Amino acid sequence: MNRLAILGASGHGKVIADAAEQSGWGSIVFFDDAWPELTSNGRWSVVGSSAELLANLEKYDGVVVGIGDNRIRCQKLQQLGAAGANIVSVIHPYAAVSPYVKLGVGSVVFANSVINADAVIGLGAIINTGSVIEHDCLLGECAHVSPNATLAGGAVLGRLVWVGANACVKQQVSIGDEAVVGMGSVVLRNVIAGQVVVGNPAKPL
Ligand SMILES: CC(=O)SCCNC(=O)CCNC(=O)[C@H](O)C(C)(C)COP(=O)(O)OP(=O)(O)OC[C@H]1O[C@@H](n2cnc3c(N)ncnc32)[C@H](O)[C@@H]1OP(=O)(O)O
Repeated sequence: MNRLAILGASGHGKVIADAAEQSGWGSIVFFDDAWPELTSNGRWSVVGSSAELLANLEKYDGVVVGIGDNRIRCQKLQQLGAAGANIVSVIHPYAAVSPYVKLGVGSVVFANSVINADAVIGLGAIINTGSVIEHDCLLGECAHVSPNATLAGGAVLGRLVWVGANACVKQQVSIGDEAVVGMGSVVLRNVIAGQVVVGNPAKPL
């Protein structure tokens, strides 16, 4: 039976577990530093802390990080990669991912999302439920595109960018590293690194 370990027993982790189960992983367990007090995440068991995972990597065919915070997810992926973990991506069977997409390892792609041809997704990205990543988009490492957000063709997200639920980014627009786009925003112009923008049209908060 193929065995998947998920670091981070969060709600986000639960959605990864569900997608992983539906895409064929046979055994799925969580690791979280709240163990041993925390013993389950939904229907899945929490079996150890991050230290236990690092000490037992050879027992798992794949490892993925279920932490929504972009910066922490990135740090954990780097730590696991350096320790020799086989970091995998999880793609829900109802996601539509073009074969002409480059998907970075450790990314998760949830139900009803679409990633179109020639998009390039950095490692550890979250392509959340129902989001649309149009053709030729470029996403830096550990970016998060929240539920139902849309990136029009050729949009560029830097590393650690968070695009909130139901936001839209115009074609060819660039969003700098670590910037945040608030829920429901309509981004028409480039956003500089670290900036938080909200509204329609999106303006700095
Ligand atoms: C599966 C999942 O759940 S994935 C997660 C999905 N979640 C999201 O997409 C959430 C994205 N986060 C947001 O949109 C947040 O509101 C942020 C990051 C933009 C701002 O958060 P905070 O810094 O905590 O802002 P805060 O709530 O204090 O609001 C500050 C002001 O901005 C306004 N504001 C906050 N978010 C938005 C928004 N999305 N659009 C318009 N205005 C907004 C508030 O009304 C408030 O205005 P006021 O000062 O006039 O009262």
